[in-house]
Amino acid sequence: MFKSSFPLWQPLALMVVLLTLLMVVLTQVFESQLRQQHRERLLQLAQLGAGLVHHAVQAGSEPTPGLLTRLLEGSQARLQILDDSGRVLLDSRRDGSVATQPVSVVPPEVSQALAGGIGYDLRSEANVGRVYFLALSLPLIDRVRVIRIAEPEAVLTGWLMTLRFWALLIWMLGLFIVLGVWRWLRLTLEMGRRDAAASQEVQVVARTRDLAMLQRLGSLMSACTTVGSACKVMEPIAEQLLPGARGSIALIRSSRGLELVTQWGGSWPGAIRFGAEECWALLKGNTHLSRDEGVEIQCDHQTQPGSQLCIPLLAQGEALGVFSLMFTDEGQMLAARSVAESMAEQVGLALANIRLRDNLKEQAIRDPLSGLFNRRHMMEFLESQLALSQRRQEPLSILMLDIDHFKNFNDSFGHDAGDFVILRVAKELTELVRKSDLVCRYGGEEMVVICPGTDLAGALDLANKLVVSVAALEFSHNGQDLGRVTLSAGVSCSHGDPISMEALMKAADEALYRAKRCGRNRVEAPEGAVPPPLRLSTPTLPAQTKEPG
Ligand SMILES: Nc1nc2c(ncn2[C@@H]2O[C@H](COP(=O)(O)OP(=O)(O)OP(=O)(O)O)[C@@H](O)[C@H]2O)c(=O)[nH]1
Repeated sequence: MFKSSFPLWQPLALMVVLLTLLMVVLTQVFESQLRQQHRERLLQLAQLGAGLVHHAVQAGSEPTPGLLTRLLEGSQARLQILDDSGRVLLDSRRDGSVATQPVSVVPPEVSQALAGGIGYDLRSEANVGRVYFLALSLPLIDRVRVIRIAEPEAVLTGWLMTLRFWALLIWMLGLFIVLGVWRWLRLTLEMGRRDAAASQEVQVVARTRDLAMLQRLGSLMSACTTVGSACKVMEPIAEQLLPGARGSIALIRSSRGLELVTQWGGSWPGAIRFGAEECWALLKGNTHLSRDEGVEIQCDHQTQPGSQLCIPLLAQGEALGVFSLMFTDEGQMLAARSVAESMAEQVGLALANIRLRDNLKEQAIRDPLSGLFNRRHMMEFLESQLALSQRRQEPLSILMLDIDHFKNFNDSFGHDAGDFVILRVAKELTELVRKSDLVCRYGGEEMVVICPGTDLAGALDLANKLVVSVAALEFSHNGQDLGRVTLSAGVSCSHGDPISMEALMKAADEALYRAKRCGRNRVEAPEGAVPPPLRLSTPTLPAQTKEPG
């Protein structure tokens, strides 16, 4: 249940108090105005009365009661004309003169008028209640007259009641409006809060779902052993996490720059291959938005205009590639940024793991000096290939190659130069054999090539090609001319017959031994094998090995 945290009753109470105060003040102002008007009206009546007296005196007579009655028509006031001793000479309520008896007590308003021209008083009168009195002195040539007006306060009270009634009505109307506004405000705020809570809940649900998917992506990717499987895992999750976006991943391929390894959400509107300098994310080392804070800077590998987001795939600070997304509008791109960055982080970590695993695997099976496969891997490979060739009844050949007089070479030029020669010969062998062949360093200056699917004739051909090619190489290291080296090669072959790995190796080793014995720089097959061994016409060592300069 939604509970308001905002104390809405406080502004309501404040508004009611303010409204009440306003009404009280306004009523007071209007009341004082009414009283003022009432007094002015009585004063006007008194002045009119004074005018009547004045005219009558000028005409040598006194005003008649009839005149006074006409003057007071429509009002409840009573008008009296008094002499300076307070005796009533004329009264609008009485017909004819009334001034018979002298007055014992002069009313206060009359005393005030005689003293200062005008006087007021408010007092209770028998049978009438509170009466308002106003007296005005009228000095004539030989005497003074006082015009006195009396009016029951009930007249004014009636007006005040009417005023208070209207004030109360307006106050109640105001209160009704205030309550209405308060209720409307409360409902609006509650609705706003409910909407905010609902949209927050939707966001939390979406975020939780995204986090769960990112976690799932992370755990699946950590189990991937190849870039291909990592891409397969990522594509469906990317389509769910970043709906409506087209995406791609390009990885850095050492010398060739970057190459697209996967794309999703439709065909990628960007280059398949590009240089690292064409991507702002790789240049900056962090996320790049094609349009950021109103500034449009597009990556060069982007071939179509649009809202593109590029995030470098980093592992231990090293860039592995770039994760790119293309959106139909900028708002979508900005909203997807944080999820895309989390995804790129997971992908970068997974790719770094795959690379690390590949490196470790490579290190375990490679010889560190020559980069060739090591002896252990060679034996495993030979074992599996031999079993396969026997099952398929296919040939398999082994070439055992040894650099001639390598001890002399080392002695003459040093071990560094010897290492260099081993490395260069390894490269030459690797370049000349088929992709299905395996070149290994068997030990020291001895190398083995395993050729699945190659018969003896083919193996001899290949061995000859290798021996001739190496003999043609001219070595120079650290500015020193090293001359040339030659190889001796022994070849053995299985034609699918049940020969053991050791026997095959031994046969190649014996053939190599024979090649050494027969003068080196040559290829020998096992004894009795056809075709016969070849004698090569390339120069022999160490006669052609140059002495260190
Ligand atoms: N520089 C260098 N020399 C090596 C390496 N492995 C083995 N050698 C050297 O290769 C030489 C092999 O000598 P030997 O087995 O007598 O053979 P060889 O001198 O080549 O003579 P033949 O094989 O009979 O032609 C030794 O002096 C080893 O020290 C290596 O990794 N680097």
